[in-house]
Amino acid sequence: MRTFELPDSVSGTTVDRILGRQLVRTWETDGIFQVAATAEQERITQEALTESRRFFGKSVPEKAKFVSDLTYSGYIASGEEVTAGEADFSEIFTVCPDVPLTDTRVTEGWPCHGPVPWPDDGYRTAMRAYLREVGEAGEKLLRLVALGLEVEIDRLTRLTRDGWHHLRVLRFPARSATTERGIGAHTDYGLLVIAAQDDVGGLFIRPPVPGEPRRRNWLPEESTAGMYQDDEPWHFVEPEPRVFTVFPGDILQFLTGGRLLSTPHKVRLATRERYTLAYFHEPSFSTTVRPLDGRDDRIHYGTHFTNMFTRCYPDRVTTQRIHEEGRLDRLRALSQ
Ligand SMILES: O=C(O)CCC(=O)C(=O)O
Ligand SMILES: [Fe+2]
Repeated sequence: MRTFELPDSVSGTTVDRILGRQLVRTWETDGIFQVAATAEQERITQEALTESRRFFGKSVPEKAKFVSDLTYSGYIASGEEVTAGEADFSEIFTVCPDVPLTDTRVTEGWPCHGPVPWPDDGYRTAMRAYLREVGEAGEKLLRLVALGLEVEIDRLTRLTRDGWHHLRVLRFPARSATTERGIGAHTDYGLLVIAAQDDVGGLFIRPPVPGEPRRRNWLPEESTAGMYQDDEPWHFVEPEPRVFTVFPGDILQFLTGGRLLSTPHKVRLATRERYTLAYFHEPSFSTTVRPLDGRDDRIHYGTHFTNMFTRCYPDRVTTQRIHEEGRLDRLRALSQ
């Protein structure tokens, strides 16, 4: 696995261009690379993992209080998430943008918008610090990737103003006699997936395979959920201290017409419980994304996000409210 160091800033120097090309080329061959964490990033990551252990250590009824019918932020019990019709055994706290009840997007009934049901101040402070830190890395990476793709340096970061960045704070139980399933094979939805894992291991990714057909997850008839679940090649992502793993999401595949592929990945349970932080660097909810080469096509990011979350959580109160209040019609109007 290749590991890169990010510069303090990305302005388009020759060194930046060379690095950008290396990042793109590494994704094209390996589907993933690592970025070395700074001492400060490492400190903030460990603090977030400590808060995560503290929260997940509570009883399920206690944790289940932190759910909202406005947003997908909050607690997701083991077995609640569904990938390709099968339950995942990860236990999750999702942090989506924390939108106050007074915000017009909430008062106007936009799907997925609302305040985060934070467990407490310590948790909120740690997760916000983590989001800020990986968010900065995400912006640098997008500028480098734009250089590597030979488009304008701000072509990708233009999409992330008021980005719908979100975080999944995950705990995986140790495997049992009945299951090894952590999370089924899937791709994630936006621009970048930036993840930190503890030393237990369990993540597998599928690199690009020349000639292999890949689906376009943003089209309802081409879901990537469950794709190649039991077919090799899958590469184990060996846990390494002080790194973030980084791979492309669906929107980068769309933007580049499939030159960069949204990396399929899955999690197998280990003999010990496992803690990870999966961060998603995204366009803003209301952005309509168009391909870099000018092809006539588009994705409304907020629609893709909402489709994916309603698919993963068919029974959640948030999904029920979206359907009961006709919030998908509201979304259709917004996207036009
Ligand atoms: O736990 C991991 O390593 C990855 C988690 C993941 O794929 C996700 O949260 O979407
Ligand atoms: Fe994922």
